[in-house]
Amino acid sequence: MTTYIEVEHATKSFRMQYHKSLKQIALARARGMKTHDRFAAVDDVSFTVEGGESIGVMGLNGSGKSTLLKLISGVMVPDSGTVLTRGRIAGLIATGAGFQPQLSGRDNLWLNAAILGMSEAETRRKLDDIVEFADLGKFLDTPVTYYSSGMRARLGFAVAIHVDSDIFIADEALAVGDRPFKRKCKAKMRELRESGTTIFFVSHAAGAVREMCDRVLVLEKGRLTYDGDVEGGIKHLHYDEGDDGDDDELEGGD
Ligand SMILES: Nc1ncnc2c1ncn2[C@@H]1O[C@H](COP(=O)(O)OP(=O)(O)OP(=O)(O)O)[C@@H](O)[C@H]1O
Repeated sequence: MTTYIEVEHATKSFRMQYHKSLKQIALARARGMKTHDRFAAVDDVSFTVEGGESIGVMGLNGSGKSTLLKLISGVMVPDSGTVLTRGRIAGLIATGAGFQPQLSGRDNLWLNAAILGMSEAETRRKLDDIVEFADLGKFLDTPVTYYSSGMRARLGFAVAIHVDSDIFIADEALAVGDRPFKRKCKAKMRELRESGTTIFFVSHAAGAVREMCDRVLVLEKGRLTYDGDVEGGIKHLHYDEGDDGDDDELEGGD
């Protein structure tokens, strides 16, 4: 087995500003109050991932999942510790990240493909498949600024999933897609998994994680509190208790 991701004691902190205006800051300082704080969104996290593993990243809102994926994809660098990856990484972290709102969907498709490392020839070869997958109809030639969040996710995901990557990252983007689109994404991600691509999948949906993943990482307030099999991870989060039936991410009737 080859190690594809090695995260060692990675920490990423952000500054939390309590006041907006200079006046408020000056007043707070005069009163001896704190004007800002730092907190670790990812706190001393370590794990390794072998090629072909499919990892579900779970945790409550704000627990650091997206930040961790940004460290893995290289969008952010850790303040301390190391994050090493092997091969090409593709995926969608924030819906429509990297889109130029004034450009059409088609132009953004080319731009996004280039950002993800696809050559012009590769993009040309895959263009029809990407367009078909996004299924935006005439909106493909409309500026992205008029797109709904679901439409942005469709375009971004369509490009990302067609990159020949070693590591594929899927964050919340899938949560905004409609049911037929999620079904299509699920099938495509299954194909990637079968072809040996390492997958990182952020989800709050226990059912989807059960279906797509063979290992779960749980983050709590930035710390990795669980790393193991899927059932154990879901139990750790108590996500199965008091289920309100809203667990259909990527699932449904196919
Ligand atoms: N660029 C940033 N600047 C300041 N704080 C940030 C930044 N990015 C994230 N945070 C903060 O870091 C914490 C972790 O955020 P993150 O988006 O990683 O959580 P998450 O687990 O993905 O949450 P969710 O499930 O809601 O998507 C949050 O408190 C968030 O407000």
